Parts: sequence; structure tokens; C-alpha cells
Amino acid sequence: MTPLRAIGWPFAGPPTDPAWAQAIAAHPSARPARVTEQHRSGYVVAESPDESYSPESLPEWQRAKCPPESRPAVGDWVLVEGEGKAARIVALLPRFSAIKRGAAGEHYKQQLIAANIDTAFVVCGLDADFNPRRIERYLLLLSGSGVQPVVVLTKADKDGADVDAAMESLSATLAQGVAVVAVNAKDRASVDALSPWLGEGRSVVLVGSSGAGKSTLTNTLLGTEKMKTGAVREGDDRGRHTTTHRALLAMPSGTCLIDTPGMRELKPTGEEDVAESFADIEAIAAQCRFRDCSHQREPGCAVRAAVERGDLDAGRVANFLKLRDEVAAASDQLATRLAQKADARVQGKALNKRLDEKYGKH
Ligand SMILES: Nc1nc2c(ncn2[C@@H]2O[C@H](COP(=O)(O)OP(=O)(O)OP(=O)(O)O)[C@@H](O)[C@H]2O)c(=O)[nH]1
Ligand SMILES: [Zn+2]
Repeated sequence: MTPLRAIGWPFAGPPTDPAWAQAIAAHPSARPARVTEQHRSGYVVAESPDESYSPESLPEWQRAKCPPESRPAVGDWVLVEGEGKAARIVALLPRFSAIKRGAAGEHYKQQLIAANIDTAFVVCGLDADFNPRRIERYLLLLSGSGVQPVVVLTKADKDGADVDAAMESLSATLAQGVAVVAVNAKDRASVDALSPWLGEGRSVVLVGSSGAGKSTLTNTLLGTEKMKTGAVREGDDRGRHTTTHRALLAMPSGTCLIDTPGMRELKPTGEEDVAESFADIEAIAAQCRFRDCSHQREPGCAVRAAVERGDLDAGRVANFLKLRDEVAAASDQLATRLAQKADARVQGKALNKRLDEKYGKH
């Protein structure tokens, strides 16, 4: 396996994707590298699992006006020219998947957390950490990203871990075709159950709350102690936050594991398709008396009736309503932000026109 392949290069031979082949042909003296870190001042890239460096980046990526999706993120492939201090990124290769999240603040923004990921292991412990609602939230955030989600339930070996009950509470998720695998993250043989998603040249991320077992699983998958695991605080089973950097880790299976702390905060971007993520509920909602039924108090609500019959899980429905509102709010913010931007552009143009009229074209 080539060093590039070990960090997730998606092709066994020459690039079969025409857009990639074209970009590479346009820069004959450049070589591919993968972004491992993104900083305010620039990027760190790698061409092998063991070495990384900071090439000069394209000046347009530093501009505030540059939309976040147009600049590289962790996991992106770029083309680099020159060696040592003269190394510079000359192009960003097209991405085939992108995990985004909404970042609230004074200005609404979207953040690109990771690019070119094949599989996201949504890690959740079968202990006090177990929360189907949080899993649904992760799945919604991953919907439309191009990344395949796989739910990994850790701590299956622990006393009190009830795999059957967990599977039952995730039945709607399973029915959507999402794989759910229960493992002991400390045990090599048990973690082998994840091998269908660990082929050569593939890239995976682990997401999940603190203490879920991400570092433990990472160490077992790598066969080494690359990640420090959090010491569990007395009483609450939650590990400390020990993941401090972003990195590409090459696994013996030939899969590249991308460590991104960015998935801790789970804010929707406003672009998620709630109807698709909760297709089971949407299908029943088609039978509500009112087309715009909010499934709260309306008469003839098929969703509430299904909950009463036991056909729909009340917790899942409540989570659907909550996430639907969150996505709608984020989507409004996104629309406002885009309108403001368009407005600023129009005003800028109008001002230039007035100045041109007053002082003549220069
Ligand atoms: N018995 C058992 N313990 C586990 C398993 N997975 C994780 N643990 C324990 O749970 C604790 C937390 O695991 P970590 O791997 O540190 O969790 P994390 O998700 O990396 O946490 P952060 O680094 O805070 O995000 C550690 O004490 C692990 O040993 C498992 O499958 N079985
Ligand atoms: Zn309804």
C-alpha cells in the first residue's frame, strides 16, 4: 500500500473520477496531499501517515469573504507544488462528502468539520450514556453529507448492558437501513464486527459524546495506544475530554481514521432533510387531517394516533418535533444571512454606480 493510500487516497490506481483526473492533469508538476489541520493562519497537510508540513495556501482562502465550503477542511485533498519552504497548495480537489454543522454566534455560519469521509461511526455506550435521541440527532446531521453512518454501541460487555433493549429502541433507525453494531471497544475480536467498513483507502470518523468510547475504539482499531482514554469520573461514567488535536491515523486494515473534535456540538445547519431522516413519521403524517398539521393539538392527527396505538415511539416523535423546529430556525437564519449578503452586494454596487456618476468612471 502506498503512503498516500494509507491516509485514505480513494483510488487504487490512477484517479477514475473525471473531475479529479482533470484537476490533476491541469497541474502536472503538483502532487496530492491531504489536509490534517486547519488553522487561522493556514493548513497542515500530509502525504503519508507519519509526516506533515505546512505549505503556503492560496491567498483567496484567507479572505473573510471566501465561503467556508470553498476552502479546504480536514480530510480534503489538495495539490501541492514545491518542496520545503517553497511548498504551496495550488488547488483543492473536488470533495465527495462533507460533514457540516451550524455554528451559532453573532453571525450565522456553517462550519465544515470533515471532508471525504466514507463512514461515520456514531459511538454510544450501552451504559448511562445510551440515548437513542442523541443518535437520531447525529444521523440527522449526517443526512445529506454523503457519509454513511453506522451506529456503534460500546460497552456491550458491561454488567447491565442490554443489547436487545437498545436495538428495540433503535428499531426505526434499523428499519431505515442504518447498521447498528454492539461491541466491547476494548476487545479486538469484538471490534472485528466493524471490518465491513474498514477497507483499504477508506476514511472513517468517530463521533459521539465524551466518554462514549471513541478513544478506546480508536486504540483497539489501531492496535496501539495512540489515543489517551479519559479517566472516568466517579459516579457518572463520563470520560474527560482528552482528544486535543486533529489527525489522520493509519489503521492496519488500510483505513484512515480522521480524528475531529468538531462533532461535539450538534447544531444543525438548516440544510438537513428532517423528512428523510424521519421518513417513518412523515409517512404517517400524510394521513393527518390537516396538511400543515404540527402534530401537537390538531384533531385528526395521525401521528398522535400512531403514538397512542404504540406504532410510533413517543420519544422519537418528540425528538422529531424538536429537531424539525431547530432545523427550521437554522434555515431561517441561513436565509437571513444570505439575504443580508445579497443586500450588501446590491448596496455596494449602487454606491459604486453613484460614485461613477458623480466623479466619472476611473
Ligand atoms: N468495559 C468497557 N469499557 C469501555 C468500553 N468503551 C469505553 N470504555 C471505557 O469508558 C471510558 C471512556 O472511554 P473513552 O474511550 O475515553 O471515551 P471517549 O469517547 O474517547 O471520550 P472523550 O475522549 O472524552 O471524547 C474509559 O474508561 C474506557 O475504558 C467498552 O466497550 N467496554
Ligand atoms: Zn398530525
